[in-house]
Amino acid sequence: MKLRFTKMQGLGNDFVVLDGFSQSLSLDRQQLLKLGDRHFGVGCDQILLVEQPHHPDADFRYRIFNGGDGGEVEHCGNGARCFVRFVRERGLTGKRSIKVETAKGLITLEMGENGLVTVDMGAPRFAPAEIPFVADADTVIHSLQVGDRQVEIGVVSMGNPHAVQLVADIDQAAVAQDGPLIEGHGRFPQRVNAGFMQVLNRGEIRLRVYERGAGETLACGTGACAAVVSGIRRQLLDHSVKVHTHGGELAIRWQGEGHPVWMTGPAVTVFEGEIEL
Ligand SMILES: N[C@@H](CCC[C@H](N)C(=O)O)C(=O)O
Repeated sequence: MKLRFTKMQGLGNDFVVLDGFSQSLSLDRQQLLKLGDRHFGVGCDQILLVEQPHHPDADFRYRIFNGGDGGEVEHCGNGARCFVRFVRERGLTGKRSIKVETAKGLITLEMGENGLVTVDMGAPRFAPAEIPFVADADTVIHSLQVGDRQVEIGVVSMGNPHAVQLVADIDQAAVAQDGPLIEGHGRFPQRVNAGFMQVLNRGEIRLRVYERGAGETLACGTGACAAVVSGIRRQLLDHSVKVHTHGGELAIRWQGEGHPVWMTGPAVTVFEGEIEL
């Protein structure tokens, strides 16, 4: 079976995007893993499927799979921006404001005027059951045993689960060692994306994320939203924050509890191709 794909990236978080309007997309896990494989396939952090919606109010259905393990996930921030650019560049819609059906419900994606893409990422959730996270109480900070240490984390659902910890120096953070321990920690029954945040000042952070099902990526959009929200809840950050990642910068805005998180950043088409699966 031959499949046409578009390779895209948002801050170096890279995607294989598949158009389900012009070809059939019934892929099994082996085929997803091959698409994600950097040696034997195309290679990407996530695979994005653009399909006909089931929901009457949606313009598209958008499904996301992690490239490392082929697991389907609920949300992807950098992917959402690439999705918007993809459907507009292919002429699948002329709308600037696009309603998209995801595994966690409807979201609205908006194309900005300056080439950047702004996305309403939805309202974050914190109740342990909604992450899901095993905890005795619904507090802003939880203590988590990681190896032989206790680490203080904030837990946030952006549709997908995040655990955010503060670090003094992002370049020295134990991302490769602690990332997998946190990702697969028994208190996160659906595993978790592990964020490491250095606060530079009230309007700027540096961030690295060890992603569930993908390992450390150059940037994680939902991770940036979760980190900013967690920093605001800890009263360390203002409502508008610049997030520096290894792949570049994102602008994140959040007005507080009950409000959506807005994310602005780039989305770039790299190349198109065809693969035999
Ligand atoms: N890179 C993404 C997040 C992708 C999903 C994540 N690995 C998960 O399993 O939840 C982003 O930009 O948000």
